[in-house]
Amino acid sequence: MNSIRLNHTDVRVKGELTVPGDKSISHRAVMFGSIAEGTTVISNFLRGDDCLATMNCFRKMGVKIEDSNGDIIVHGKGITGLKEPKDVLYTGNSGTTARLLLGLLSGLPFYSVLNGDVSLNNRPMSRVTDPLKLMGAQTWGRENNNKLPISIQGTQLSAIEYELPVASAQVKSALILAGLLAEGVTKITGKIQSRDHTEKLLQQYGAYLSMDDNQIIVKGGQKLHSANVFVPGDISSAAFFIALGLIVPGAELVIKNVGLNETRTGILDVVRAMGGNVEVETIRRNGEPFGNIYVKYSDLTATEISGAIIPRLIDEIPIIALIATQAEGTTIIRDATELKVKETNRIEAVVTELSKLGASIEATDDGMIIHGKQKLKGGQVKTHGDHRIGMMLAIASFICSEDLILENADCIKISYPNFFQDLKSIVQ
Ligand SMILES: O=C(O)C1=C[C@@H](OP(=O)(O)O)[C@@H](O)[C@H](O)C1
Ligand SMILES: C=C(OP(=O)(O)O)C(=O)O
Repeated sequence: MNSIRLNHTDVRVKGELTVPGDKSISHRAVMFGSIAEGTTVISNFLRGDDCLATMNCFRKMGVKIEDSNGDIIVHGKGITGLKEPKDVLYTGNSGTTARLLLGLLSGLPFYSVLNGDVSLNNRPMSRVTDPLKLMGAQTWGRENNNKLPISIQGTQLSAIEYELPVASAQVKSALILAGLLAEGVTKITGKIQSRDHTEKLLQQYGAYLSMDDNQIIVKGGQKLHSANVFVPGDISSAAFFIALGLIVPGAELVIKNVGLNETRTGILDVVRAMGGNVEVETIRRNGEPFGNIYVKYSDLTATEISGAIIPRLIDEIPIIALIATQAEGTTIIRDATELKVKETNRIEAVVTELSKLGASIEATDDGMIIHGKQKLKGGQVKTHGDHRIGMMLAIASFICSEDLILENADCIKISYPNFFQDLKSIVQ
């Protein structure tokens, strides 16, 4: 798919859809299943490029993983049963794969090399390699251990107490995995308030973690047992349809079986604060909760987004920016410098591409300022190879007065392979 022409003027948006499985949970279900003892069955696994990269890395370390009748079956090797890979482990575009693997591989007794695509090889890794070094890890990477490719000589790690300087679930998870393999008790404090899928899922695989609002404690030398994991729909994918429902006049949508983990639902709080008509019906409350989301077209007003809510909606900021173009008043997003180190610099990409469509939007050092309500006109825009920028722009086409031409839309399959089919299913 090179470039696609989208025109959705005068269409009706109505219906029901189910978004694919959560990306963060899918990665972790395969990783933890691989290092557990016994057979793990994962249903509703996301077959996006990022999670397929994780699956391939574990296959290269000797784990048998089958795709059977819609489920993924992982034949776990036990925590120390992985084998030295004979080839480079290719982590593609996926920060989650690379950073969590750094934590795990540092503590396993073999040599491995991680490499990614052009985007991932530009993203910072020292946020993980620095604390791992304090645990005794041996890693060698470009730019002083900060960039892939990174090679790892696994070794016996020692537990540390570490204060997280950045609210990153990937760093937190890498240290929890390293902590499971380390000698002693690892204590993680500081900015631990980020998505908690690692903590929740590891417990489902039989690990014991002690946690409260201020710290996570992991005892080394624990074994994991296999689990049956149902992966709820990804709220980060549902976000594009929540936006569509809110901004297209007359729209009405039901998005089914969406993950509602509190550490991920910041977008629901934000759109409600903007006056969005969004209702949630919870189906499961324990473990990883999920439910149905009902959205209707709404008159929206601007809001301010900053502070503790940012990690709860970090991946949704591009689509929230589009929603804000359709809200009366000035929306301000602050404290979001992390956006600069995602698949692309998302502050720059959002501002550049939405400006081309006629939005009134400015970049700031740590976020953006969006003036609404603004009509969008259409034009030629780019994904920057970033799946979330691509889907945001595809949704923008519904409120453009002319054609929108989207270049390089192929990257959308990183997190949502059937995005355009699902979109078509609710357009009349
Ligand atoms: O742990 C995870 O699954 C993720 C954590 C977040 O990244 P950071 O840990 O860099 O904040 C998020 O942006 C990414 O899409 C997935
Ligand atoms: C940032 C993302 O993923 P990752 O860090 O795993 O590449 C994302 O999916 O928006």
